[in-house]
Amino acid sequence: MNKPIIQFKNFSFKYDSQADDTLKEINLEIQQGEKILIAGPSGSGKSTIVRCLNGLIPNEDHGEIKGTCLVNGKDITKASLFDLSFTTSTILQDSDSQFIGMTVGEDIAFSLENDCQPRDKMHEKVNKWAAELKLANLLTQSPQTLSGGQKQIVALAGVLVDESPILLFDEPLANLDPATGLKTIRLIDRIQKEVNATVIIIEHRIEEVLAEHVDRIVLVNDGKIVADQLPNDLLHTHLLEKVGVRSPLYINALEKAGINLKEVPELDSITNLPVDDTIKNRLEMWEEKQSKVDDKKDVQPLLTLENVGHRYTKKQTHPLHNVTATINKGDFVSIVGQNGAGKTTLCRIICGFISSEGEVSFDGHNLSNFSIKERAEKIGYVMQDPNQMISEKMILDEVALGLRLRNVDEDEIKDRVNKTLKICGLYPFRNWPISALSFGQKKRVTIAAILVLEPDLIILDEPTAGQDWQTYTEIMNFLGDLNKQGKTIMIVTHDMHLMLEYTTRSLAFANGALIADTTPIALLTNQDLIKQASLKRTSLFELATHYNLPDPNGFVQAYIDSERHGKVGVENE
Ligand SMILES: Nc1ncnc2c1ncn2[C@@H]1O[C@H](COP(=O)(O)OP(=O)(O)OP(=O)(O)O)[C@@H](O)[C@H]1O
Ligand SMILES: Nc1ncnc2c1ncn2[C@@H]1O[C@H](COP(=O)(O)OP(=O)(O)OP(=O)(O)O)[C@@H](O)[C@H]1O
Repeated sequence: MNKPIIQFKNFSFKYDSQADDTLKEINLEIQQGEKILIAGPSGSGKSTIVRCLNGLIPNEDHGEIKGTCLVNGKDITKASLFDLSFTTSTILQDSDSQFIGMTVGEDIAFSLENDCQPRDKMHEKVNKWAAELKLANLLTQSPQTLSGGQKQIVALAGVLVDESPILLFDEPLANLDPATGLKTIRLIDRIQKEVNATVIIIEHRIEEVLAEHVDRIVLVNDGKIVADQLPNDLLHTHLLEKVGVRSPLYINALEKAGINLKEVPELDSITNLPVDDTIKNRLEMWEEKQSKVDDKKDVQPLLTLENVGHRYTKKQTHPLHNVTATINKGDFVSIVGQNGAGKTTLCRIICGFISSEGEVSFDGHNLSNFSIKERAEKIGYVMQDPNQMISEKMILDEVALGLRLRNVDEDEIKDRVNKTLKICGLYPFRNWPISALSFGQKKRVTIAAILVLEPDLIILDEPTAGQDWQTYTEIMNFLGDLNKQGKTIMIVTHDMHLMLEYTTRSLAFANGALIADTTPIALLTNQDLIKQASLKRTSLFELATHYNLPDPNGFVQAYIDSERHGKVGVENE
């Protein structure tokens, strides 16, 4: 390590539209070549820190600054966005707002064009990164028509191509399928080492980021830095959970089995855990004690798909084809699979937003006879990108909109909206303008706006992407309660733990085809399906394998069952 490339000194920032400071007395030094993970609950100020480093604050987002922030020696209050563009490259959390080019290729080349690089060099670099990130066949497609995960990978290419000394990644994994997420973390690690870049990653998916070495974790809560520690040191505390950030699953499993974390010297990777019989025995004993959850229910069909498919353009090879499946009343289904496999396309078909081959029926009625409004009464859809759903300025009005359109009595609206806002953790913000919310908070507003209508079938496209653990748990428990009351729920997700813990059935997609319709645990025990659908086993499985437990899948199942029972395991101080 040589010299600090980033220095915050007694730094506070207040957005003009806010009454209080969003960042409070930040003191942080980052050395050139360091790799830092910034974690913290939703709305804690993580993206605001990143916006200071890339000059959006104070150049675009105006407000009051106290103290100093130096980026590569430049005071951010004196540097223009252009000045800082040579030092920092950012993947924004909301990759949609980042696209400038008409095609994916133009978009990736944008920063090079800005730096006036010669054309052949530009082509060479774009092609190199497109090949590396498997984007070559998307180069002529418009960025706006990409799937959520494809957009994120294009944004990643745009940052990597630039080769800036500081690389900022604001939730780079949020929309990536599990296998691509892991590859991305490896790629970021490789780039950092190759060019000695300073890398800052903001992520809720801490466990995935820790798959590669991280120098420090900076934990932010309520605008303050509450920890700045080596990952291993931080994982030995309970600080992550205290502020509402999920610690790695395998660590939770060790604790549930009554293992004192203080007696485990290295916790930041499963391979470093001591291979020791006491831990193995504890894990086995704990597994034996868990009782099974019985998911058997009466089966009554609700949504039937027969040979469903869609093609956006004539030239396109089928993004979705020949999907046949029946969703039953009371099902809690996860829709999983590789980026671009057609999951969102399926949701759009069910909601009637796009045409479909084959037939879709709901409760025995052909859905093509229903208007979009009629479908919306039965099927609620929460889109992946909150910005595509929001139409009101104020939070309360956005959540009340659907009820108002249905002429519900204002007193009842107030009750239902407030109840839903509480469940979604938005009640304290109810009178705020939506423009003053963080991305994660905006996403919750769109979930609230659908939940408040209580449709029979609720489809959520990655509802927990970018959410902190506390909100994630609240949202999922709420959906679980709705499901127990008989609502049918379908969730598109890349979160394998969510799939296992909350859903009882999984539809897996790869290359536009439905390749499996089975239980979550059966899906994750089939190596072929895992590979085809770009999935990943959870760290519980790796933990069980590391300790040579006789039935790793049984161990995963026991853990999931114990969480479903809501049992709290043995806790250590
Ligand atoms: N442009 C803005 N104007 C006013 N307030 C804002 C603006 N952007 C963010 N805020 C406020 O600052 C706080 C921190 O937001 P920030 O986006 O930094 O959070 P975050 O930790 O990145 O959250 P998340 O994990 O949900 O993305 C939020 O409470 C939000 O209301
Ligand atoms: N409007 C569109 N025009 C052309 N192609 C599109 C359009 N929307 C989606 N596609 C393409 O259809 C394919 C399936 O996209 P879809 O959004 O359904 O994938 P997905 O499984 O939801 O992916 P992700 O996990 O990344 O969100 C992708 O290759 C995508 O590029």
